[in-house]
Amino acid sequence: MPSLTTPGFRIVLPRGLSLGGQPVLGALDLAVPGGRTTALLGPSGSGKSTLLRLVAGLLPVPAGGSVQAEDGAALAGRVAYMAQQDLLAPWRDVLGNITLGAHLRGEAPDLARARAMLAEVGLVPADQGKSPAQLSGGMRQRVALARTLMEDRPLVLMDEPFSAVDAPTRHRMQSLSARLLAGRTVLLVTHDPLEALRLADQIFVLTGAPAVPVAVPVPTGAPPRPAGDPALLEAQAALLERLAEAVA
Ligand SMILES: Nc1ncnc2c1ncn2[C@@H]1O[C@H](COP(=O)(O)OP(=O)(O)OP(=O)(O)O)[C@@H](O)[C@H]1O
Repeated sequence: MPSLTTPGFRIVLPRGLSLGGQPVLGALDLAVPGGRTTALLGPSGSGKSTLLRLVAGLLPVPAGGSVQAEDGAALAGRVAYMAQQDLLAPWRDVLGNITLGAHLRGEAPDLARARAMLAEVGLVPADQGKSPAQLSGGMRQRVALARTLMEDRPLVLMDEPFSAVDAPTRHRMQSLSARLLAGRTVLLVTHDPLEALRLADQIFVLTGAPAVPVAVPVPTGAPPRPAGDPALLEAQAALLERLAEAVA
């Protein structure tokens, strides 16, 4: 469980958001509840990563808009961001990547915690000295997840975190992250309807052009929901249809 409080946050864009002069997102007001997982789906180019980058502070909030935590405190310093590419530093070994945040801040890394995190994500001590080039895609994503958890932030943004791995590994990674991220405020971007339906407490599909988030029903039961649950498979079919309709 996170050691910090886990507020929700709200993204308000009264006039939408344009990039390079092109409207990407329409006027929206999206509430992401604290301590829960919200999944964001939508066609390629609909603005999912743009929304995450906005929350991560990597994009300026357009005039008149806001991205605010519900407790009123600044988001800066409370957000961990697991980007679409795992972005491991190729010149640092596995342990060096897990402790990259401390290194960049000029702090002494907590190596004992980093080793514990390595084990949490299912890597073995022999992996800690390997370079990213020696790892499979699944191992790289485990390292990226360990690095995200190492930061121990209450708000976690994940952009297609498990897209590079095979289906069984993805399933294991989903269960693992649901366990390790329980209680945090998670905004998860995914192209995989089943992933959203397994992991999320609420789901939005970015729909239209410029896109706006439209809520879709979520099956009952606490995440991670079993992938073979008939209700989940039925919801998956409905969500696939919604996604097809969402293409502008
Ligand atoms: N810096 C930028 N300047 C101009 N246009 C941009 C910039 N970044 C993204 N875009 C455009 O904004 C739109 C939304 O991009 P974004 O990456 O948010 O989509 P996405 O839904 O995450 O797509 P995907 O599922 O393919 O990752 C795209 O049309 C993209 O080309």
